[in-house]
Amino acid sequence: MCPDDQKNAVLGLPKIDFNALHPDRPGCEGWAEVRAQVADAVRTYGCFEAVYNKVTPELKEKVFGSVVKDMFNLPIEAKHRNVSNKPFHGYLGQIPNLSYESLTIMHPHQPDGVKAFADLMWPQASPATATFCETVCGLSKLLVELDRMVGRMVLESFGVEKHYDSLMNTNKFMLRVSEYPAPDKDEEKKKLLGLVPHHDKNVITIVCQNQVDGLDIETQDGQWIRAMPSPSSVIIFAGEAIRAWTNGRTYSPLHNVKVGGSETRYSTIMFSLPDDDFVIEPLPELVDESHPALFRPYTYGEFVRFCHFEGRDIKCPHDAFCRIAP
Ligand SMILES: O=C(O)CCC(=O)C(=O)O
Ligand SMILES: [Fe+2]
Repeated sequence: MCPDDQKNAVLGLPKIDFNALHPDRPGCEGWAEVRAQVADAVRTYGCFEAVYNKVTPELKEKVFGSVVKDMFNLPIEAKHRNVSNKPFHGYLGQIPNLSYESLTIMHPHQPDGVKAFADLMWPQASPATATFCETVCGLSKLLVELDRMVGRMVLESFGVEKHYDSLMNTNKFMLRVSEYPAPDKDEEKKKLLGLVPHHDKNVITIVCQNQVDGLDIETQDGQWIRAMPSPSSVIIFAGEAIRAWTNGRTYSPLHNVKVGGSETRYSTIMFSLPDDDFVIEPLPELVDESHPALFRPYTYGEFVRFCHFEGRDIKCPHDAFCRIAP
């Protein structure tokens, strides 16, 4: 970190530069230094800002200047075709008191995944849909690169990298594309949230936004930090699955989105997700007499259903669901 970034880290989120690393060469020059920063950030904040210049201003302009606008300009009937039988997948919108809409694309880093979404939204294929697919897939591949580097670094930092293939390489990817319209005067008065406070249930989440801030993150001592990523950086969260695997040694912060000002906020959020029947439990290497297991084993799918139903209004559904030790 340069001195300025260190200063920012005191006032805001840690800022970690991934530019020197090669995603296919774990252990390359610079890796250990970045890993130490990632380890520190996920233990302390549960999230950080990652600088990755491959996410160029041109790519972001294509994504936020045209791709997302094409998605949200679709008629509501088309958006309603983005359905899923799984909670938190598919189209979300028209939620009372939330000025928020979002659509989800499964396997967005694979040409077939993004094409399946595009075919559903725009049944008449056109050159514009080909550009859409290329752009979404291009961004998604970069976010998946970051996801895999961070996942590996977290496991390495706890000396449990032998679990990388079973815990990280088996995950699916889902891209949520969200629109948070600028509030009109009435809404402003009511101080509407764009997205309610929540913890991410999954493994790793990577948020890429247009240059309209609004994501707020709670620190362990109860202060709220506004994420203000630079044009070539993204915000990365460690989710509850990582907190469970590391037996509570990492943090998964509460966060929400508040929109103000006069510009609409757009974000793309890449989630890495275990399969529904995947059993999540503290890794045996991180449980011993002085660190008893904090969480009981659970399947990812049953936890997600709990969050959607019984755990809906609970501040920390993960602990309500599976915590066994104080
Ligand atoms: O849009 C954002 O910045 C974050 C959204 C988020 O936290 C989520 O969808 O889980
Ligand atoms: Fe989130």
